[in-house]
Amino acid sequence: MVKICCIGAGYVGGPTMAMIALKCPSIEVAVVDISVPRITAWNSDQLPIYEPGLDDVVKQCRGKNLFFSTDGPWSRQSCRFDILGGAARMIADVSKSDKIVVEKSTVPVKTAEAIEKILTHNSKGINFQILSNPEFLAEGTAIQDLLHPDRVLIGGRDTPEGQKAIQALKAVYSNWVPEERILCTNLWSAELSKLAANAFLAQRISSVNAMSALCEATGADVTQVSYAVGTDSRIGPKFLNASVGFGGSCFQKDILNLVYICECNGLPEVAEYWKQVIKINDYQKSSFVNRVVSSMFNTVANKKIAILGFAFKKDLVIPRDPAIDVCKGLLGTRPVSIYDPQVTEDQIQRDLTMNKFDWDHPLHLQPMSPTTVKQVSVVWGAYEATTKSSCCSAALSLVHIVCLAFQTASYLEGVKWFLNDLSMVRSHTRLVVSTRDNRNTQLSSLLLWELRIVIPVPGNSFQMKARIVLGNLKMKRLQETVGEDLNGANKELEINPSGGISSYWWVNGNNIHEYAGAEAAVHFPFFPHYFELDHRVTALVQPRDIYSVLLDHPPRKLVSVGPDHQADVPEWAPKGFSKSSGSLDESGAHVDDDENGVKLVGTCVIPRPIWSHLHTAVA
Ligand SMILES: NC(=O)c1ccc[n+]([C@@H]2O[C@H](COP(=O)([O-])OP(=O)(O)OC[C@H]3O[C@@H](n4cnc5c(N)ncnc54)[C@H](O)[C@@H]3O)[C@@H](O)[C@H]2O)c1
Ligand SMILES: O=c1ccn([C@@H]2O[C@H](COP(=O)(O)OP(=O)(O)O[C@H]3O[C@H](CO)[C@@H](O)[C@H](O)[C@H]3O)[C@@H](O)[C@H]2O)c(=O)[nH]1
Repeated sequence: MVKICCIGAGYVGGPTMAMIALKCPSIEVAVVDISVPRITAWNSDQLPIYEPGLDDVVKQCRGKNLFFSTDGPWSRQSCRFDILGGAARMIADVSKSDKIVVEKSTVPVKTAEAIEKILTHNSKGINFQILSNPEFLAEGTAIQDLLHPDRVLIGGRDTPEGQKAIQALKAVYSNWVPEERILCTNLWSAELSKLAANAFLAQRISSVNAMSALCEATGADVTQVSYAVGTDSRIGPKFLNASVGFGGSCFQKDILNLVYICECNGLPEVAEYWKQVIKINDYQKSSFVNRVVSSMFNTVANKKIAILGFAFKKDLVIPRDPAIDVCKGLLGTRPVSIYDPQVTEDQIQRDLTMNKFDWDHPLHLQPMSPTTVKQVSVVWGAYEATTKSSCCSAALSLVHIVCLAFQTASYLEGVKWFLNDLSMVRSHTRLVVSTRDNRNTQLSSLLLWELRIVIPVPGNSFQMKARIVLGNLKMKRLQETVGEDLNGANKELEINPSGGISSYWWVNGNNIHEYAGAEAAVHFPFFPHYFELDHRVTALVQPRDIYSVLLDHPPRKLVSVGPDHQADVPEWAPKGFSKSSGSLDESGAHVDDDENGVKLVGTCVIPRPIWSHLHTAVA
């Protein structure tokens, strides 16, 4: 019987192994992890991650040919080693017969070579074949991506043993993936293809986001531009949605990885090219922060900001960028209330207090008790987020609602609920729509909501009835004034996709009209005479100041590179293993070898270029 053991029951390990178990009933699949809570959750009804369809797949196989466990040699030692090096050593320790070791994580190019080195140094005569089989699933669509992958990539050595190993893994996927979608390459092409795919996807987003800045400056509509561009069959329509910037656990780290590989291979121009994708992403996030502040007439006194939506994508409980960066940007200004129906308070506080990228570390490496960010209150309802403190504060207080992500169905429910109840709000309320991802078809058929706001300006009070249509990310407010100054007049305000109020015109009646398109933008400020320009924010933060620090101070996730940081894998054998005889003295066998383990910590797995060869070539 073929057996597969997967080390790491995370976002990739859990779903991919569950899919293999489902599609290959004759294969026994064990998923192991050092995290007891995570494994406990995998064995319970409350799985540690939420992915549509995952529950069903797990329930069908768990206990039959799919097992989750914490059993492993690591339970006798803390996880002090570099994770991949440690895992490789552990495999060498426990293996009693030939093994195929599959690298599924996204890794720097030539990591497989380093793993191979560790394994062969400690092989006890066992033959190990290393394959690279990067995963391309996206969070939120993991099961569909695993069921119908665009491609499965398998990289291996170009030797008879290497090719045999590739065929063995191919046979597993052939149970449900069409043959022509299984691509076989050499080891390094597979490793690099993963980084390249993510870099290309992120580059498209940065391109359209850069274009959105130009659209704003020129009066073009970025959704129309990206649609027009995407209809070119050579370009294609996917991943062309302008947003507040890409988030998630992979794009940024993988591009930084690519940048770092380029730099260490002496390709600074290429490195600079890919860095630009991240710089534009940072620019996009900080532009949004600036836009929020400037839409408050550059004054933040007596204002409270409510953030609706924190997760980076539909249905996810994971926040990560861009919400974290935007909140951090806004936190510098005012108290912030955050509401997200999916993300817990603990998670939000943890993410806001952690250093950038710490949230990508396994839970056991994250700070245990993050300090609460004092200005942030995490609340259980959109209504509470937007009204609580402002209602009892001064008349000129202003709730500024920042809708970070119109992406989750339940989140939209939250917004709808909030808008229905907004008739209670007695304060100046402004709504800034910031980002959307109109890949979500639900967005194109959004409901019409109505809200009524009473604006209590002495001698000039009036009610505003606003109707909001979110269809294809267009938003409208129909304003019906009943105050003496504006009596009988009806106005329609359009809030453009980037959050600013771009057009303003009079209409006859209360009907909602579909977005008429290219009317000249008047850039009329929203009720300017009702707001005092009390404390102007004179120096708005520049994009680079806030977010690009990571380019100057590489995040912890990066491994040092250069001649001084190369993998120096010490020769290692379990205590009791006699190198001269090549045999294992069972009585003394011991997997715990801290001294050599410590030597592996922080070492780099990317081999440096052989400069002497280069010099010779040049000469
Ligand atoms: N999340 C995604 O959507 C996605 C998609 C494709 C590829 N990837 C890549 O896959 C890799 C894993 O990502 P993930 O999202 O599954 O991460 P994750 O943090 O969800 O899971 C990693 C798991 O490994 C466990 N672990 C850590 N050290 C261990 C050790 N020494 N022994 C046993 N278990 C250990 C952790 O406890 C955790 O449960 C990354 O390289 C990532 O870039 C992720
Ligand atoms: O047109 C678009 C598409 C996406 N995004 C944003 O980009 C980020 C990432 O989205 P997505 O790629 O759907 O999610 P991830 O789960 O990060 O998946 C990416 O990263 C994974 C980890 O490497 C890969 O396996 C996947 O193939 C790759 O899509 C999110 O913040 C989206 O809002 C946009 O701003 N505009």
